[in-house]
Amino acid sequence: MTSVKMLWPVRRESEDDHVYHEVHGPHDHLTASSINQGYFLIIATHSAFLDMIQIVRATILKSRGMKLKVLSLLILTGFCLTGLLYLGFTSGWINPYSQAELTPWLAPIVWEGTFDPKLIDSIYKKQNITVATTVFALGKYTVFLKDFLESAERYYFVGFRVHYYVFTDHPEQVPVVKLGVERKLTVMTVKSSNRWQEMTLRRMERVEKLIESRLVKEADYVFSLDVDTKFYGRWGAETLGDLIGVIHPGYYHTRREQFPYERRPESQAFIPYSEGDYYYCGAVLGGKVKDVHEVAKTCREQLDIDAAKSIEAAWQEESHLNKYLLYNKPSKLLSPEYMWQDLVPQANRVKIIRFSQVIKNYADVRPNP
Ligand SMILES: CC(=O)N[C@H]1[C@@H](OP(=O)(O)OP(=O)(O)OC[C@H]2O[C@@H](n3ccc(=O)[nH]c3=O)[C@H](O)[C@@H]2O)O[C@H](CO)[C@H](O)[C@@H]1O
Ligand SMILES: [Mn+2]
Repeated sequence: MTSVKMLWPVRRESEDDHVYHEVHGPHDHLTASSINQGYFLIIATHSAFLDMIQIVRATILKSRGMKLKVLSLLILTGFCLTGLLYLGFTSGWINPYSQAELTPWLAPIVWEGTFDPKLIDSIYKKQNITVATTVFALGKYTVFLKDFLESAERYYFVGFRVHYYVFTDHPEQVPVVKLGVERKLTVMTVKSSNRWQEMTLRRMERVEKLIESRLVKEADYVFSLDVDTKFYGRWGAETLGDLIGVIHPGYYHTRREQFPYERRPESQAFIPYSEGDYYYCGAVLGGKVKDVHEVAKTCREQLDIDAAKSIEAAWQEESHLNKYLLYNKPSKLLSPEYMWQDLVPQANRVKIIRFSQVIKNYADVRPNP
């Protein structure tokens, strides 16, 4: 199925939007800041509208010709439409989306300013944890490894015990990167595939098996991350929790009906238009080893059922992950600060970009369209 993810308009948001600590979801409730903004805009538009009517009435009364009346009406319609468009883009009341720092099931959504980095690191340091990190670089994707690893050494769980597991079909192409103390890297040689879709969705199965064979003994938390990425800012212990979901940067202010979920009931990843909390990105899968195992195993099983029916969900394992997280709510969400896209300008709400998808030429790096 060909499905196109949209690029999103960069919204202007008032600074006041950030001071509210809200307990609302993006769909079921109005938020305090958006209601204020909505009232203000309605009053402003209403008075501008009344003024316009007066001006146009005066013009119509003065003019004798039919043409001028039509022209005046057209101008009036134009103003109204522009006003509505403006409202649509700026008002959270008409275009509701979440600025929330809590989900409707009271899981925190991590944004800059919601945590104390030193304090949160010190709490987890005491627990002497190991963070396993899987990353897949098959085919030509090995080109992304150097930047990924070097930037991770600079920003990712600095001061913690991190064990990278690099899955690749080209072990000789894994770059030598100087790792910090207590950090190590294991290369896992795997067979390639001739379809990129297969490479991305097979990650679920490989993570499932790695957890069973090693991580249950070797780690406390695990993150599986896309390799065509780079860290630009801190990613630390604030991201730890039982089950983590990252809000996709393209859909954090989108209505659920517009999420690119799998919509065909034949697929195990099917989600009806009336359901959905957030659109989570497939580039990050994380949490406690046991919880991530459950996600990976379930998604692998669902992917297998689909494959037996020759159906592939719109966004492969990302669609299955979204289905899983809808019915097994994550205990913590990471804001789009934790998964941005270099291609897209920084939005006002996003104070810091910590991790981002680099720009790639799909035709150059993927084995098939
Ligand atoms: C930001 C984000 O949420 N990205 C997701 C999105 O598109 P993306 O465009 O980010 O997908 P992608 O091409 O980066 O593929 C996902 C990952 O699979 C691996 N890979 C892929 C192809 C290949 O030839 N070799 C290889 O190693 C690699 O680790 C890569 O990072 O949708 C994909 C599924 O359709 C995945 O869910 C991605 O995580
Ligand atoms: Mn990617």
